[in-house]
Amino acid sequence: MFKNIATIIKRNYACNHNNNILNILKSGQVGTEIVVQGWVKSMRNQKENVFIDINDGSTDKKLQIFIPQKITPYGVNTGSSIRVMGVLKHSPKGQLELNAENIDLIGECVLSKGYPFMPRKQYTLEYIRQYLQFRPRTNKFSSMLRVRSAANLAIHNFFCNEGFLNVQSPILTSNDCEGAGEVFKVIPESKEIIKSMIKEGLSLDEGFFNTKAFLSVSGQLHLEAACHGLGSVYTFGPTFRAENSRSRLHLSEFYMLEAEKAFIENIDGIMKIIESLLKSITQNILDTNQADIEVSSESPQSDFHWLDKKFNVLTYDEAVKILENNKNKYKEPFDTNDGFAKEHEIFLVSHLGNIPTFVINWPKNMKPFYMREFSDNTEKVSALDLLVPNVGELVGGSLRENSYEKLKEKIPEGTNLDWYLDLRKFGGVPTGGFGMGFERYIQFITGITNIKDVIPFPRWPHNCSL
Ligand SMILES: NC(=O)C[C@H](N)C(=O)O
Repeated sequence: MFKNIATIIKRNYACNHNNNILNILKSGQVGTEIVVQGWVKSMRNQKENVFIDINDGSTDKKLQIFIPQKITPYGVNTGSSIRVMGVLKHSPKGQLELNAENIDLIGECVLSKGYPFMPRKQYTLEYIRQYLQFRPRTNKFSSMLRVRSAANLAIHNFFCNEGFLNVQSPILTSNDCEGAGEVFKVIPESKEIIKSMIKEGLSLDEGFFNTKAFLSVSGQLHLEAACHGLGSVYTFGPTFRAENSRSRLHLSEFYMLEAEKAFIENIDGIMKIIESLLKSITQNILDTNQADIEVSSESPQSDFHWLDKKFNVLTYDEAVKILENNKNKYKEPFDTNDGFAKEHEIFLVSHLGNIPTFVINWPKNMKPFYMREFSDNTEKVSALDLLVPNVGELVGGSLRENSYEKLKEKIPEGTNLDWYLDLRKFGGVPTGGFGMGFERYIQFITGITNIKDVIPFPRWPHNCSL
């Protein structure tokens, strides 16, 4: 009988960290001696033997372990962590099974001490959200995390294949890119530093960096600087918005994928990149993680019929007409001065066959200062929103204002963006780009309703303790 890992290694078990359950099930090498480590998902005790389902996070699948009752250590139960040594066999039903020779209990999991998940019980995402520290070990949430990880990889692969360079935009910044006043301000916390700043007569707000500093709401402006030199660039990282919203689609900290391309004269070029990005990454995730999409999904079956359809394109004016002609089909009254409410966005996409829909040519007063005006209609900008089922707006983008004079006029006062204007003064080129909310994308493909359930540790008003 082997008592610990050292003995096992001596016995030449295939103790290899790549030997996770995903690889074991894929290779299916019956007769091989292996070591598996993970968490007990369920247990069935028979008179002589015990069946244990173990999962190690590498896949949604579980490996069944078969072990005689008399060598199962006391304390192994649902939720506990174990190390198992044994030989891979086919069960009488033909499924791969590990015939265990030894189990080590690594960490016990005593329900009566307050573990919030009982064996064999299904929990709602809302219940699970109360225990963020334990969420990654639940079936639904771990599947979502694998989808998220696959999406992350697919995004980098897509941009690499398209010749885009990955550039890290700063998190600390002095600009409020969107001009919406939704920034979080950053000031030092250390009493020592504050004392020395006061001594030097510096203000707490601006003294540390000689300017106010905020957590970035968007990497776009810095990405534009990188674009004027590297051509095609993207950034993918956390962004922060101090919106007082607890909606199912807003977070205070979220991941955003942003891309910028130089020498681009036409919004069609941007739409083309977005459409092929969405189709390519979604197909990639389906190829590798379809089962995880199904496990994490809240809707009975996520619908991917849009993958082989051309995305719709409407002008803002056409979208308004559709809304005005269909007033009885949605509840929230539509007013052109307020823009589209979430319900209007979702109605528009469903009205158009639930195919992702670009809305282009927006009124200037509804969009930020950096968007390019049409030369023959200065009341409209060459902007786009991409609306998708379940989520509404998923992507926002535009051609960027490349006229130095126009941009200078439009930059809000007191923003200290001379460096951004300089991009148009010295070797400026026409550029365009877009940003996609990563969590909203995960909601779109999994059908998960609440954005707090598609990020490992969600932050929203009054919630940042874990
Ligand atoms: N990069 C982008 O176009 C995204 C845009 N700055 C936004 O945050 O909505």
